[in-house]
Amino acid sequence: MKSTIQLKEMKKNNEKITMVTAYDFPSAKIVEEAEMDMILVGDSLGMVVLGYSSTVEVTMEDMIHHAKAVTRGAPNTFVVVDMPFMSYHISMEQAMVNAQRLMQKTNAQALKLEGASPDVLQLVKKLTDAGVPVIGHLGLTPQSVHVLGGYRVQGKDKATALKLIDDAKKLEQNGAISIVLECVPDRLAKHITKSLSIPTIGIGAGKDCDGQVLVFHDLLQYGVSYTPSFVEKYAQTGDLIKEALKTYNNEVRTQQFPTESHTFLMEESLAKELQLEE
Ligand SMILES: Nc1nc(=O)c2c([nH]1)NC[C@@H]1CN(c3ccc(C(=O)N[C@@H](CCC(=O)O)C(=O)O)cc3)CN21
Ligand SMILES: CC(C)C(=O)C(=O)O
Ligand SMILES: [Mg+2]
Repeated sequence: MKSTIQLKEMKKNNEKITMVTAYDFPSAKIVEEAEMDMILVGDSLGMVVLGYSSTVEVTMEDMIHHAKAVTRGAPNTFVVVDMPFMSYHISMEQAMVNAQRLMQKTNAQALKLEGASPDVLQLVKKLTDAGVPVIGHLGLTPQSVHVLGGYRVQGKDKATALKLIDDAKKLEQNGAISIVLECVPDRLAKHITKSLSIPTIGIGAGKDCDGQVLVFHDLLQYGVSYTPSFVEKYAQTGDLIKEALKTYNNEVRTQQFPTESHTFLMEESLAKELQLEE
């Protein structure tokens, strides 16, 4: 399993860090077998596997339930769990208790928080002091969708670009081990990446971030209805699954399935004794 120190080493050595989301046991198992560096149990699970309309609906219970399955499926991969909407904003005490619950119940290696408000920065420091590795998340922060007014590229004007640069520095200063940069122009992401000693992980943030993250179901085209433009579609698994299900459906209806190889037989003598039909 990668360690926090190794991730920083990878940045120094110009080795790209690979990350993908996973939300359950089988996907985590496959991600580990594919030798990805990190897994994110993203709160995107609310939209991707629970059918919520945004990540605002995701609860602590949702995150714990799914993260537990993921760490069981990928016991040797660095797993990061998103703290869900408002679970770290009501009070410092509640934020710490929620972080404790996520770490102790899920066996994850790190937590990810959106934004860099004074409260979040203070929390990053407190968690770091408590031994919890924290990953920041800047740019498009989906938990603030109702403030941002939609899922849009961030840092496109002078003021917001400068704020992003400053927020990234502050997260590093408060102990963040890495920062996810979501939907920011590539030159801004490159500048931030060069100005930090901790690795940046980009999603829609260009090629110059220290690593890349994508949503599992997006890159595999598995049950998603809309795909952001920054996604590369590496496979059409939804189509593959649908074809297989259609074949199964048809074979049951036409009595081609099950065959003898899918069937358990009884001793002929016992069948006769019980007078069972052929
Ligand atoms: N399936 C999935 N993939 C994700 O990456 C993802 C989620 N769900 N849910 C939570 C957030 C929401 N995300 C999103 C959603 C939409 C866009 C999007 O439509 N982006 C436009 C850019 C629009 C602009 O020009 O400002 C695009 O064209 O990609 C981006 C990120 C990222 N996260
Ligand atoms: C898109 C990534 C960075 C995320 O936060 C999530 O999947 O929830
Ligand atoms: Mg998230």
